[in-house]
Amino acid sequence: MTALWITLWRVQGSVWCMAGTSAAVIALVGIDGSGKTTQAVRLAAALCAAGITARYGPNPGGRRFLGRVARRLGRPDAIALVGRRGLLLIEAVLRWLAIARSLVAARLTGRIAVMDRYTPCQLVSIRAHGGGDRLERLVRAAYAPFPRPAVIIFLDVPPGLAYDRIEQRGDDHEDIEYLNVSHAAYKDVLSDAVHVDGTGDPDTVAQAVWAAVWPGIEHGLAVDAGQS
Ligand SMILES: Cc1cn([C@H]2C[C@H](O)[C@@H](COP(=O)(O)OP(=O)(O)O)O2)c(=O)[nH]c1=O
Repeated sequence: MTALWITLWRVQGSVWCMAGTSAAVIALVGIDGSGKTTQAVRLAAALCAAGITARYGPNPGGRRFLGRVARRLGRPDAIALVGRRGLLLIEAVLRWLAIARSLVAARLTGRIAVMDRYTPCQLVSIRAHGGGDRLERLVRAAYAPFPRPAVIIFLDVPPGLAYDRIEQRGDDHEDIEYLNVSHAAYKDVLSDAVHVDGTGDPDTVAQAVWAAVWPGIEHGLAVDAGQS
């Protein structure tokens, strides 16, 4: 237990160190099935191909994993195991650790962090699952040290299309009502995101993501080279 607290304290220290820096973070957010993972992996690869070292960071909240654990323990789902608020709290902690790990790893290797989900995703999850204002305030405070991304891309996909994609993916399931509420919550939570239409084929969407990201990267490179 002591070792766990020491580890958390060290990670927290590293994240606080990054908060005041211009750590290059690009975040892709959106409802499940919007294409975040597909596009974040592609973006990291495209940046590397352009000679910009980038690191893909998956930032899951562990909901699927906890669902599997619950079923192994004979419960229908994770909520039946730990309760709705308990699950939101566990998810918030797991995602905090995942984001911190991705940021620290990118920082240590001098890479741009391409984040598959970021802090807004946890706020949306709390709203969509009815976690309440107190939990939202707690999560906002706990996630505040994370650096503001250079670009946040909101992959905008109608909930019905996202639902069909999730069903085709076949490794999980989401209710259409949950996707509808999440979609509305993202629009409410995000103030400075670049909205990218995620309904096209993956190549078209990847081009739109690149067009949204590249000007900021070019500007950052020029600043680093002292040309602006
Ligand atoms: C990006 C994209 C994904 N997909 C498929 C791939 C996946 O099986 C599924 C969901 O994509 P995925 O990238 O897993 O979405 P998220 O990380 O947001 O949950 O949809 C399409 O059919 N078309 C697309 O344009």
